[in-house]
Amino acid sequence: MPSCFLWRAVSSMTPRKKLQGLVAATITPMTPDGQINLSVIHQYVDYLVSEQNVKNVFVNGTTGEGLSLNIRERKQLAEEWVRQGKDKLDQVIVHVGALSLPDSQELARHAAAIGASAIAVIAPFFFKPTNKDELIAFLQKVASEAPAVPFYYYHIPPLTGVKIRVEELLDGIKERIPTFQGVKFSDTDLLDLAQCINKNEREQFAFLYGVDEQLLSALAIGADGAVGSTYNYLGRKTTLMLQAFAKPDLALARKYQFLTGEFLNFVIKLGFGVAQTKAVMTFVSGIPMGPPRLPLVDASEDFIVKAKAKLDSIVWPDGD
Ligand SMILES: CC(=O)N[C@H](C=O)[C@@H](O)[C@H](O)[C@H](O)CO
Ligand SMILES: CC(=O)C(=O)O
Repeated sequence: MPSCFLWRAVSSMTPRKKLQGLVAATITPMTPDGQINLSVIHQYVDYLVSEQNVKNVFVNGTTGEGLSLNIRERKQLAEEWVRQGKDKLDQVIVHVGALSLPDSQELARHAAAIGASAIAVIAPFFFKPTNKDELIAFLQKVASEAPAVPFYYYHIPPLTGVKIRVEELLDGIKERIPTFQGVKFSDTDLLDLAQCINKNEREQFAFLYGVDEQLLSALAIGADGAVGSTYNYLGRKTTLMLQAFAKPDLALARKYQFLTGEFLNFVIKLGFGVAQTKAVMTFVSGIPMGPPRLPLVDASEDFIVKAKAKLDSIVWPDGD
């Protein structure tokens, strides 16, 4: 029916639903022998919703070791998150970036077929795009495989080494990628973020910040929300920070940022990455996240003891 086509065309260019609140960058649970462990995702979804008040997830990203998984594993994880999240989560965003364009396209088609809320793609990071046009060309080839699915660029220069500024990338991007919906911005360059937001006053792009320890600064500059690893276990506290910021009660918002920062500052000094995130989530939630996949190696017992003691020692403003 023509009206149905029209609806599809329009829906491909507008957000299905405005993303609200925090997005947890999901961990990929693994068994002790290093296989992905789909069996705990049901429990993981319930934990995020009921204990952390987090209703959006970003699957197979950095925290999910997405680039260390094979295509089959990535599809299985995406399917399980969509299945378990049905009627419980608001949005399941699936990261489909890969070094190989056909792999990335296959994952994009798969994400569309299973009903993911959105897809995201990082810049290829072995052979790298050297300018904005090369990067957009790559992103466009992936996005066009899922023409009805909102698309986010995942900017994470500390890991990809691709430092093309987002502010530049945005120029004309909607013409090239009609599904373009926003950016997951995981960089400390707040001038770049500010320029993006300033440029897009009229447009409906969402800027989701990804450096959890300085989210409050990004909110001040106008970020719409946040995607991060710490919202797995500090989601409730960070939501209280968002509420304080919205009120606005900046003193209270700062207090929350200082305290989450105190924990992160402590663990970063000990050495903090995905392996350590898995360990922290395991002791906080009680859900076994298992070991990371090589080249990452398990967090040490010493790290776990110290991180737990630190987290337990924090006195939160809400008395928890
Ligand atoms: C590099 C990395 O993993 N960044 C995560 C997401 O972008 C963050 O959530 C950090 O884990 C967090 O900000 C702690 O440094
Ligand atoms: C932090 C984040 O968004 C990721 O793990 O991809």
